[in-house]
Amino acid sequence: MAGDRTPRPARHCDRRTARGHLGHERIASDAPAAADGYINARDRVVEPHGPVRVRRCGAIRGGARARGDGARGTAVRHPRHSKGELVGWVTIETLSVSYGDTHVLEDVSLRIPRGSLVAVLGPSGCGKTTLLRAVAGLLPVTSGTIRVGGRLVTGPGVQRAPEKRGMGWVPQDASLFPHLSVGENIGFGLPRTKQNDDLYCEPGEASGRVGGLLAGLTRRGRANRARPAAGLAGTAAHASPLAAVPISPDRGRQTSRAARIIELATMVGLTELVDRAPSQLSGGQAQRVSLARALAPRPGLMLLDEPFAALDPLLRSALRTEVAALLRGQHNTSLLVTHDQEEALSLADFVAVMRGGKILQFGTPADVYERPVDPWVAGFVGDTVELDGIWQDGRVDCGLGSLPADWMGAPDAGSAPVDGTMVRVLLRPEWLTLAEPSIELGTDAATTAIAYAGHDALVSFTLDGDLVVRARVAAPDLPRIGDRVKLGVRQNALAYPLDC
Ligand SMILES: Nc1ncnc2c1ncn2[C@@H]1O[C@H](COP(=O)(O)OP(=O)(O)OP(=O)(O)O)[C@@H](O)[C@H]1O
Repeated sequence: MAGDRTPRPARHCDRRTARGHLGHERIASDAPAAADGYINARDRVVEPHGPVRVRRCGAIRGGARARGDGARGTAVRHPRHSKGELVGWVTIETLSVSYGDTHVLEDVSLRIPRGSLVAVLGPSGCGKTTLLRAVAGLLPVTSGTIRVGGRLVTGPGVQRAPEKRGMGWVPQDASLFPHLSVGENIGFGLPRTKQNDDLYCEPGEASGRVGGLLAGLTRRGRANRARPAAGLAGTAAHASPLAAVPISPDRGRQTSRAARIIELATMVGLTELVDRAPSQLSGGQAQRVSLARALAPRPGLMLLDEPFAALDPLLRSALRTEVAALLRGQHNTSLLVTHDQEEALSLADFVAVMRGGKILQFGTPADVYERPVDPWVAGFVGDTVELDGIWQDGRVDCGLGSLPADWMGAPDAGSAPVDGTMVRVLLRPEWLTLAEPSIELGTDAATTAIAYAGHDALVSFTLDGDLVVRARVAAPDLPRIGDRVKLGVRQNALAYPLDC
């Protein structure tokens, strides 16, 4: 009999920060047109968004849709084709990417509905960043297509330049221009007019005047500040080129460039810091600037490459919630890469679980957590209790008794197995319940270990035959070591083929 398994995704390592910089240098040479951030207006993608309300506050401001609406599917309904497939604003079809002889992505297909946040979740080295870079147009692909808003940006004979894809990029390490102020970093991707570089205008829009709060961002205001050493200019190569891609603002809006910078700074809670140098920011503040810089040109797709991974756990948790709310409030379509299952499950509308260059499962957070396609996905997205069992007429006989079960074999492999077939039984630790030992129903167990986590604990119980299972128990209900209990199961077990 198998015991319980609680595999954890590999934690992040320092390699990424260093690789991020190398990546940007490579990106910069791939995308020379993005180096100064300005391209022709005709190359811009018009992505209609509603006006952004400016509020003065200390934290990132998001929209009305609170966390959970999207991810739990209660408020946001994404359109589907008649066959039930999601309608993708970004559609990736059978994408393959290789580095020389190394195949990294194999037949990856993904639909990202408009206005949704999709998380790509997978262990280190599975190809998450490669997928993001391919979508951004920073890598040649071996085969497959990528469409954004119905337009082919990658495909046979087509490789639209990164700066013409209308995408914003938020890297893991912020990658701010060290010689530019916070405000100038935010406005880096916003075009300037010839007459007045403080104005962010579409052709035909009238220019305006700026003053007050915005004065520090005017040409004169900047001239009054100390200029950076000339040698630092080259560090522009470290900033994300996509962050510098100017995309069209809403036509008809006469938004000064400086006003847009203040709007973004306010949105990310940094109004007071627009004149600061990046070196004077905390890690969380730098990431907010990076986010604002990527959002400034109103990209049609935001690409976020583990943007919270370098932050401490408390800040990471707070900032990611704020960022997700902000992206939703702006109705951004976003693709977030992460190896952190909690981040993916708590932020995303949809999660794509990736392993070895393939997407194993795509679904809502609840789908991938409660109905994982195989035990590996189950273990990657959360703690599991795994047992051997025997299938018996819609139930499994296992160490926890006879449990009602759902057959999780591949859909094309036919219906449930014949009675008597050996299966792998899978449960989540929080599906187990505890009761007094005198209760008739349930399985006798002895409490043998407690891994305390404050709000709850993973408690190990030994069953007859020395089988050990772990249950998640709320802190007020914790037994003591040695206590005997009756274990029950509150929802259907999942049964997988042995070779799954
Ligand atoms: N430029 C490159 N040349 C050759 N191999 C590469 C290159 N970049 C990445 N790889 C390899 O491709 C595979 C996927 O890398 P990728 O960075 O996409 O993974 P990842 O899932 O983002 O990992 P991590 O979470 O550690 O960043 C890895 O095995 C990596 O070593």
